[in-house]
Amino acid sequence: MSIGLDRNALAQQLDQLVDGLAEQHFGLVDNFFTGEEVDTLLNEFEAYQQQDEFKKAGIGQQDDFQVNKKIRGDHIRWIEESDTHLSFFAEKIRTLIDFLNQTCYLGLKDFEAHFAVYPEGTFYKRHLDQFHQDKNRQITILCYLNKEWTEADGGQLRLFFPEGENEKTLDILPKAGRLLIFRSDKLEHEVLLTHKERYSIAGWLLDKPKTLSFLA
Ligand SMILES: O=C(O)CCC(=O)C(=O)O
Ligand SMILES: [Fe+2]
Repeated sequence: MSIGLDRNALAQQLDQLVDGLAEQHFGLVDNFFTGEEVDTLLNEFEAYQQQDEFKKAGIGQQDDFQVNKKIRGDHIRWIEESDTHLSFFAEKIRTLIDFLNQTCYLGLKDFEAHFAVYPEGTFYKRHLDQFHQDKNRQITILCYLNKEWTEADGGQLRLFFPEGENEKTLDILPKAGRLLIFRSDKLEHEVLLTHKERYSIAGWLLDKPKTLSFLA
């Protein structure tokens, strides 16, 4: 019974995400991850931090890769198939992939994702997520894990929308359980200066399986 109800709630959230993507270039739902799931993700986060598994995030790929704290200040830890505690996360993201493929004919094959922590006083300057040479990243997904986050804490995700000669912006708080999706090749965004340690999972839905990304 409760699984039936959960499925129904998930179906509604998936509809809401796709409607948003179609109508306003991004989809947002709250409570995509339950309080319990957020706690599990935060526990894993803490365990990886204790094991010193986080690395300073860089920009660019392979030969182009560089760490530049004037551009981004987060530390990341990639999620791997062997992270069995996180199989519920992978399962939900695969449900999202199947739904996007059925409703938007996207032909998504896989995803990659990493935990990210932005220490107090860090940010990520305006950028697009798709690389120039590699179009594998199609859809960006952001899962936020911060309980009791307010405007005063900063760290909003700012989205930029072109409007003729001008542009419009929208700021989104990184609240626990919230999921945001948008086109990785289209929507420029930045993480504003955070005044508190900020936790999230950033991921990308891919055009080709990860293992075939050398074909790009
Ligand atoms: O955490 C966020 O809100 C956005 C992170 C981001 O833009 C990225 O990792 O590419
Ligand atoms: Fe990004």
